[in-house]
This record gives sequence, structure tokens and C-alpha cells, in this order.
Amino acid sequence: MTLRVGTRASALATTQSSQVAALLTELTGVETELVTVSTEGDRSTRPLAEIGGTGVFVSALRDALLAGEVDVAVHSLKDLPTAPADGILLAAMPPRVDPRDAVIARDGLTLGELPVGSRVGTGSPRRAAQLNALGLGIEVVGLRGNVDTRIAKVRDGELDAVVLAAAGLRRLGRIEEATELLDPLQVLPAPGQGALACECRSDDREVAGLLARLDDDATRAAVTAERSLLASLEAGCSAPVGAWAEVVDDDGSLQLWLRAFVGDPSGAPSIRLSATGSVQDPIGIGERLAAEMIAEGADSLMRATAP
Ligand SMILES: NCc1[nH]cc(CCC(=O)O)c1CC(=O)O
Repeated sequence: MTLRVGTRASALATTQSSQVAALLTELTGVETELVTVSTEGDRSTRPLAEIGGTGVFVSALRDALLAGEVDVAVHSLKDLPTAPADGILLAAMPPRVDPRDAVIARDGLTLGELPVGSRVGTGSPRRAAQLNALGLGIEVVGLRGNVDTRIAKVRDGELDAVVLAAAGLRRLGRIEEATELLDPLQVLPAPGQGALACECRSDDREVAGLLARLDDDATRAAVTAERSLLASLEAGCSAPVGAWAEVVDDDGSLQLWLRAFVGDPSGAPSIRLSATGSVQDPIGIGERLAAEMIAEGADSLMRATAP
């Protein structure tokens, strides 16, 4: 038996999919092969919000799974819509790599060292909102494209810095190029950032059993809380929402600490709150925190910035 592992074509996607495939072989002994599937998100350079936002990277892989062309689909968890998909099982969340955002700036600078008026590129409303909220006087500039294209804009002088996921840089072996790793409490990552989702067909018990071996309890609890918050806010992956949860050992009882940010890329005052609870109740913690944030005005903030 050879498991067909579906992947997008980008360097990042093929790297993370082959890492999952190798881990699967190591833990279960099963043979794997990578199958490349092209998605609208890869073919277009238009802003994500315009080509459907949530899910553009995901649906083509799921279609290939449902059509029986692949047995496993590997996605970045932060690109995965929060609504469950018919016939698809989220069978494994392997250990999260690094949730942080990274800065790549000219001349080895950190964000705080960049002069007022510096141009910092990001296509993410969440990053834009939090960068503006830092009050550093930097100018946030829209940006899309793969990791290479984005870094090149700093190397060729078009931008002073770009902000991108540390996990992506690590997976590509390029983390040394980061000039700063942002404290995840100061700049909250996207829900699920740095984690992967391995999906199979819901009725494929054999593959579900194999994938279960990759699942990491702490990652699943944290990411489930972050995504529960996102779902309760009725927001998607392109909303100005940051969330990060950690499992903390409190004298032998495992607690989940969830922090969240809802902002506005144009710089309106943002909302930042946190909640804690039992690691057994990640969905409840996310729901409670979302309700508190909505009571503070999170939904009108997000309505103001909806595409
Ligand atoms: N939005 C695109 C995307 N989806 C997943 C990653 C890589 C990091 C991860 O696994 O969270 C990236 C690139 C980035 O944000 O810089």
C-alpha cells in the first residue's frame, strides 16, 4: 500500500507535505508518495479577500480527496475554514512548529529600529492591525505572493521590511533570514499559525488510524480553542483576528490559556482579552472569550473592515 499525500505546488506546501509524509512512514512504516494539486490561491496574485478569502487554498485539495485522487490532504491550519467539510475528517494535527510572526528587515534591523515612515509589507489585515497598533509610525503596505517573492522585495529595496510566519521560514530552512521574531503576546499569531492539518475521507478508517499516530494533544487543544474563538466571532482567515493558546501545567492540572486580538487595519482602537480554563474544554474557552470580545464591540470592528 502506498498512501497518496496531496499537496499544493508551492515550495512551502511541498516541503511541509513531504515532512508529514516522512513522519508518517517513520511512525507507521507505510509508503507514501506526493501528489501535487493546483489551487486558485496559487494561480492568482489578487488579494486573498477578493478571490474568496477563507478556503481558496483548501478546496481543490479536498476535492481531490473526495474524488479518490489522493488519500491524505495536508494544509496549513491557519488556511483551513472553521466549518467542518462534508465527508472530510481532520484526522491529525502534528506538533506545532512555531506560532510567531517573523520580521525580515533591511540591514538586520528590528521593527523598533526602523525609522518613522519605513515601508513594511504584509498582506494580512491581522498583521497590519497589530503593526499599526504598536504605534511605531511605520507605513504598512499590502503584499502577496510566496515567501521568496515577499523576501525579494526587501532585498531589492522596494520595502524596508516584510512580516511573515516564522513557521514557514523554518520549514523552508530560511529562519536565519529573520531579523526579529515577534513576541506572540505582543503580536498575536493567526489562529492555527505554525500548525498543520492532515485530512482524510471520513469513511476511510484505515487512513484515519494511521494519521491518528501523528496527532499531538497539546497542539490540538490549543488550535481547537483558537479556531473556536474564530468561529464564534464568525470570522475567517483573512479577518483582523489574532489568537494564541498554550497548554500550561498548573500543579498537575493542565490549563489552557487563550489570548485574542480583534483590530482594524486602518488603526481604530483594538480589543485584546484572554481567558483560561481546563484543557478538556477548548471549544468552551474559545466561545466564552469570543462572547466577551463581542460584548466589547468586536463584531462592529470586524463589520467595519469586512471586504
Ligand atoms: N497565509 C499563507 C500562509 N499559510 C501558512 C503559512 C505558513 C505558516 C504556517 O504554517 O502558519 C503562510 C505564509 C505566511 O503567513 O507567511
